[in-house]
Amino acid sequence: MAKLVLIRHGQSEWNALNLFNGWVDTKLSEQGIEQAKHAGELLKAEGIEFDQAYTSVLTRAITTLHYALEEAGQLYVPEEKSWRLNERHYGALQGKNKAAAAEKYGEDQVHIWRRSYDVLPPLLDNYEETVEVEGKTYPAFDARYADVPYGELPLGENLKVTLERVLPFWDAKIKKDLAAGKDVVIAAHGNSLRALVKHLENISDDDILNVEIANGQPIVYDLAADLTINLKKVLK
Ligand SMILES: O=C(O)[C@@H](CO)OP(=O)(O)O
Repeated sequence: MAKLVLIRHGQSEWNALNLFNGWVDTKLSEQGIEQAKHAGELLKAEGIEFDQAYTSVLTRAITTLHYALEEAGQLYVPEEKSWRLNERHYGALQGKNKAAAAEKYGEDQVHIWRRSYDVLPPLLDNYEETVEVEGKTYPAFDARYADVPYGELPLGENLKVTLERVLPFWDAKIKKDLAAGKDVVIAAHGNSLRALVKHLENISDDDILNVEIANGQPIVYDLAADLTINLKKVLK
């Protein structure tokens, strides 16, 4: 029986400011660092010893993984990063304030953009667009995406498109590890993890609207040999 642990990164600086993050490479806030360390303490208390770790290519998920593994005494665990585990790309909403967007477009519209399965956010016009926040410029795409075939990079994603780009990595890597009995941790993002949870738990397109994943609270699945879920618990 393999264990799969999903950890959403700790609070980011832009989560604290209530800004859409998406693929913008924001850092953990002080609170986010504490949440990541606490996640590691919880995993240590749970006694899980990981064989493999996966994370995205975004700093807030990578640092969450490292703080958590260090706290759990398992910083040695092999890790692999993939853009396929990135947060969903929030298109032209990236860097915008969520409350200001709700005032401008209406609460309902913003909720649909944030939580619906198949409604796309407003898209970026091109791959060169940058995001400006408080005098700082964030590139939309940089060298870390150099190996991704040009057409595969998104200009904005809904949860459906996010799931479609997570699944090839899940099938090729993570699922194989689990099937071989390895215990796996994935440190990723609110929406890339919602996509994965939808797939794993077979949640309907409508019901996924109400699924929220908290910062830094590990979700632990005990999986059967056929990867069906025997037990799920959220550590707090
Ligand atoms: O800003 C984001 O990228 C995500 C997660 O932090 O926001 P939301 O919860 O609105 O999907």
